[in-house]
Amino acid sequence: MADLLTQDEYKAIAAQLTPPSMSFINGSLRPASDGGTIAVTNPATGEKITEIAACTTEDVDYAVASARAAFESGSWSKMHPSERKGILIKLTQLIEQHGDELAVLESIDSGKPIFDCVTIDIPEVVHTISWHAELIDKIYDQTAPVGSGAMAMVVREPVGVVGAVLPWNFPILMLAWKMAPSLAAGCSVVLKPAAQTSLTAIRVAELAAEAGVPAGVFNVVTGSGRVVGEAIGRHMDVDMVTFTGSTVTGRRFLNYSADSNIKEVVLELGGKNPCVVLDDAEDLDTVAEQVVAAAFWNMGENCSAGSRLIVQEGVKEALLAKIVAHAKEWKTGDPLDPSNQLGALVDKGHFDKVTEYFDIAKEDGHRLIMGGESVDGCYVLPTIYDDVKNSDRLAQEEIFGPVLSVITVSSYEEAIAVANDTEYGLAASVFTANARKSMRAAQALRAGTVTVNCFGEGDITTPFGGYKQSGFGGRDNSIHAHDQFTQLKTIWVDLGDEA
Ligand SMILES: NC(=O)C1=CN([C@@H]2O[C@H](COP(=O)(O)OP(=O)(O)OC[C@H]3O[C@@H](n4cnc5c(N)ncnc54)[C@H](O)[C@@H]3O)[C@@H](O)[C@H]2O)C=CC1
Ligand code: BAL
Repeated sequence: MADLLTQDEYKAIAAQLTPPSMSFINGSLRPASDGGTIAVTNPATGEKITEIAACTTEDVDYAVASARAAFESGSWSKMHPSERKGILIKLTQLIEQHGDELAVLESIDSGKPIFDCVTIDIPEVVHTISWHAELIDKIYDQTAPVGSGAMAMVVREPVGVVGAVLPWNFPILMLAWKMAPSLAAGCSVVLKPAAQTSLTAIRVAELAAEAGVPAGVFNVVTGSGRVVGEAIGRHMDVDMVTFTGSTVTGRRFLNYSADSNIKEVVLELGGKNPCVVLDDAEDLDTVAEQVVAAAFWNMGENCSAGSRLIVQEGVKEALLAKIVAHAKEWKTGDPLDPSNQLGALVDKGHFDKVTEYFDIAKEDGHRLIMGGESVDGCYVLPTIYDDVKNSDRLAQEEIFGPVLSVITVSSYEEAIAVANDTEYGLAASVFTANARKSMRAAQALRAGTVTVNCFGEGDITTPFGGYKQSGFGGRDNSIHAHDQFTQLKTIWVDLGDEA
């Protein structure tokens, strides 16, 4: 695990930072074409950190033209694989060297706890980029079985110019999930971070240039979704969009594509993920620990958060007591204090949305077991409601905050039916000591990732993405992520008659 500094040391780093403010296009920092800016605020303190460029459609046009020119020039797309790999490995070294700076920047920008930024996000970014970099010179193309009169090669080519549109909940990690495989595949990228959390993306773009990524290959265009996101989605010269965020906005990208150049669209969207705990679950302490992590990690601002506990009645009371005990250990407070597990929500607007569910819960008659409180500075305490029916709003809507709904069931069959009764299908967990039942559940749960006797998202080697309205078109992570930034070409060679 990375070494942690003290709260005072992190505060000192924050005080010394010069937060980035401009977009990074064609190898240089640039203001918006019309000089527009968006204020960036630390959600924990309410203090303004900086202003970022509110880029325009002209800026997107310039970024896409730069990405296209770089792609066609072959400066990256045709670079020798070992050289491309070397540059991405150099980037990981620079990210590690600047690890504390990036972690602090991420924490003050997003409200995420520094503990997570230092021990999870930055190491995962390094691991993701190095894993995809290592893949570059280990993938082979194929030949098809077409007989001796011809040779048919099936080769993968980079898809071209990729638009990547990011959410605010894991800003630098989602950047790595999109940037690493697309650059490894040889594409050029125009990336739009969320307006709330753009700072680490700009710094990574600077570090990528320092590592040797040629100008125009990796561009960061900051600004609003309505302007920059939509311009990327509708652009006639963007070959593919990869998006993580809400289902509402994901749907827009499908429309943008249909209305423009039928660009490929890969969507990683919302979730209302079930943690199913059956009567025969073993080691309730560990189960409780996992349920708490599923619900409250990253303040519940997580597409795969286990926000519905579907528990069989025989184990419910014992489990709830342990869940409450574990949840009380999760301290909420200053994100720069490394002893806190929960920081601030990303901004006041989102804080208002999450805390509205406290009123909804009251109106719907749910029983508050713990939390239900907020604190100035966009803090929301870990909250658990019992007596929730799966048809209730708390169980159906993505709250994206630290709010766990408890739904009681009487049988395995009911548990699976309730778990699947959602428009989403991103992740699911099942806890049982019965191996056959666990595998039957894993087959029956309609979700892109099912974890057994644990909560998690897999790792870089396993694909991540959703069934139903949680996803479309592909997967993040693993070799499948690499493949989705390529397209297949058949090259058929007639070999003539045998000489
Ligand atoms: N699946 C996930 O990981 C995420 C889910 N969400 C969910 O979405 C809810 C709303 O959060 P938002 O920040 O509004 O998410 P969003 O999906 O609107 O934002 C994600 C990205 O899309 C961009 N965007 C927004 N509107 C756009 C448009 N019309 N055209 C093109 N791009 C656009 C944003 O600027 C941002 O970069 C959250 O409360 C949460 O429930 C939010 C972020 C991540
Ligand atoms: N948890 C990684 C993906 C996401 O929350 O958007």
